[in-house]
Amino acid sequence: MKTTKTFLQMKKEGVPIAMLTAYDAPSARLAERAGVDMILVGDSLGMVVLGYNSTVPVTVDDIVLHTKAVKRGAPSTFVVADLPFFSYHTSFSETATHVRRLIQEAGADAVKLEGGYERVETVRQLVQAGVPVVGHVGLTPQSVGVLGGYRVQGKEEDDARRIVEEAKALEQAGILALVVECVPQQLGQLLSQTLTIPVIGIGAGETDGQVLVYHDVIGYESAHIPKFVKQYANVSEVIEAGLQSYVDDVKVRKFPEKTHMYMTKQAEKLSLYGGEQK
Ligand SMILES: Nc1nc(=O)c2c([nH]1)NC[C@@H]1CN(c3ccc(C(=O)N[C@@H](CCC(=O)O)C(=O)O)cc3)CN21
Ligand SMILES: CC(C)C(=O)C(=O)O
Ligand SMILES: [Mg+2]
Repeated sequence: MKTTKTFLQMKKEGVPIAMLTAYDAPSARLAERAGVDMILVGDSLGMVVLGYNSTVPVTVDDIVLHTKAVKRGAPSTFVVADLPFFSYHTSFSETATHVRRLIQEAGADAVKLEGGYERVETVRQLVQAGVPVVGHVGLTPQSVGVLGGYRVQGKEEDDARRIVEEAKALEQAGILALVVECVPQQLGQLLSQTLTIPVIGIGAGETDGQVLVYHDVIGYESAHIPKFVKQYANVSEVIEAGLQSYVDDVKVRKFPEKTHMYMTKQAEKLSLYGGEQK
């Protein structure tokens, strides 16, 4: 399995890192088979799987359940679990309880948390305790209520400068990689050049790696598609056609056919069947 060391080496050699979210065993199995370097059990789970309209309602229990499923599907892939809203903000002991569940109980290889300066101390404590941590700056969806929507971040020079300084502080605190979301291409490039650790972008231009949401990549009922998404398949179309055929067949009794049925030779002897078997 690839490790923190592998990812550092990939950055050094200029080999791009392909990261993708996944939330269940079959999708994780396909991601592993496709050669995804790193799977993220993102709290985007709340939006693309659970039907919420933000990531805020997602709980540690949700991430634990789905990380377990992903690990079963992709046992040989490095799996990062998102720490959800308000699960790492109140005290280190509460944070530690949640991180322990994701790593020990669910089998995550690392955890990811959103934020800059305000998260540096937590990152340091976790790394000192032996926990691999991924950072996340730029657009941080758990703060959607404060940010007032999903907007490009770091457009102004002072914001961009702050994000670079926060990224450096997080690197100093020991993160193994940094996710940068929804920032101008120039900032993504600058961060990749400035940091020694891999910068994994989503809507951040050409960075050391890329990450996208599974459902966006395969075109599976993701309601709002941000500009940074490239849709590589249209799975909704395939599923819809399949489901429509199933319903149609049931309605005209084309399904089930003989091959889908169980027969018994004793049928005639059993009064239960009334001797009218086909
Ligand atoms: N399906 C899905 N894909 C994602 O990438 C994703 C989620 N869900 N949920 C959690 C967060 C939320 N994300 C989002 C959501 C919306 C935009 C968006 O609409 N951005 C505007 C930018 C407008 C601007 O400021 O110029 C866009 O038009 O792309 C961006 C990131 C990324 N994450
Ligand atoms: C969009 C990625 C980076 C994420 O945090 C998620 O999927 O939750
Ligand atoms: Mg997330």
